Amino acid sequence: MALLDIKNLTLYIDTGNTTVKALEKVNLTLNEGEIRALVGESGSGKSLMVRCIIGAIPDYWSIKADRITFDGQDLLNMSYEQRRQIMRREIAVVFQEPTSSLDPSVTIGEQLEESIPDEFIEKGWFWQKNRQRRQIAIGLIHKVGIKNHDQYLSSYPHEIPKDVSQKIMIAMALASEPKILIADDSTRGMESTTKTQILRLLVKLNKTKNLAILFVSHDLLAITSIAQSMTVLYCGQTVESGKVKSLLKRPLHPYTKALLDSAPSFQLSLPTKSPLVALDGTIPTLQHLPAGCRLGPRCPNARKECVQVPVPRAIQEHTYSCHFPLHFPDKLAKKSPRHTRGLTADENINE
Ligand SMILES: Nc1ncnc2c1ncn2[C@@H]1O[C@H](COP(=O)(O)OP(=O)(O)OP(=O)(O)O)[C@@H](O)[C@H]1O
Repeated sequence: MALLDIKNLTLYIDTGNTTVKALEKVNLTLNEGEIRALVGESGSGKSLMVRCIIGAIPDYWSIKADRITFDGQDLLNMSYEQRRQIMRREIAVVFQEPTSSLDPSVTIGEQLEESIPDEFIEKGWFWQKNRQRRQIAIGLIHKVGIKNHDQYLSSYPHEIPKDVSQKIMIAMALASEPKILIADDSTRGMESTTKTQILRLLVKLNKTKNLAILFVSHDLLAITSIAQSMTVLYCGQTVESGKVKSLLKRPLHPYTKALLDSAPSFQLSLPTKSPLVALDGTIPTLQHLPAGCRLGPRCPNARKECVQVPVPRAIQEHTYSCHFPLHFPDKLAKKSPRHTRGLTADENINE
């Protein structure tokens, strides 16, 4: 059973004049101990997905889904208090901008100690409890690779470098010993040495703590260096999902192919100075969403059938949503070839 299982999630947002489907029938699974990347260009809906998972959406937005479960528990229909408990203990998030997530008026040590759940502190006098909190905080800070804890625990957020802030955010996220860590574009804008350190830390936590990680990013190089599987989003729709190796070797959706083709690191055979391939146009805004497959207006393979939303199909562990997938002769693609299968309404798209 998947630790996090999202099936056909649709998010409705009121844009003033009308209500739009900002996410449409999105599927995502995250298994225990897995690192899965959620990838897509800016505006594809990655952060909205994170907000739906953690329940941070305003009352005037609405969600419909066949299921959203964490460890078998139905996140959609549980009480506010139960959901809060899960968010407090089981699912932790590290956001993109560490400095804006930390309180500028409180020292790092105090903030770190505050993030340790009361249940982890043994009964005793208040000074004993304070000492325990400090010891746990020091342990956490060592766990994320910061050795000189004295220097940082007494500092304020503006006094420490950005990479250390990001590690502190990860330490705070680990304080409750969660089962899932969501890293929402947490390496964006970092220079490469710092980025490598954070990526190494995530892999280490995944290996040593069996921590499942949802790595949200559009940095394909970072994704391929740490994730085992990936889900590709375009404009609020899941276009393809599967093992990273399989998607890199044989992308079936034209968007995934375009995404890979646009990254220089994956174009080693390209002669020097030749232009990189990119799709024409830009991702549409929520007010101008095309009908059917939302890649339609930009897709080199689009035909009239693409005004209908494609049904997700699977070849072994690789799923895709496209009427005319790559590597399939046209006739076969249209007729749902024998070696692919449509996914039934209840079926888990498990990689
Ligand atoms: N609070 C909001 N109100 C209305 N529309 C929103 C809101 N937040 C995001 N959107 C819209 O939803 C779409 C998806 O946005 P989202 O931030 O999830 O993209 P993203 O993939 O995370 O992009 P980035 O990589 O730049 O963070 C965009 O068209 C965006 O304009």
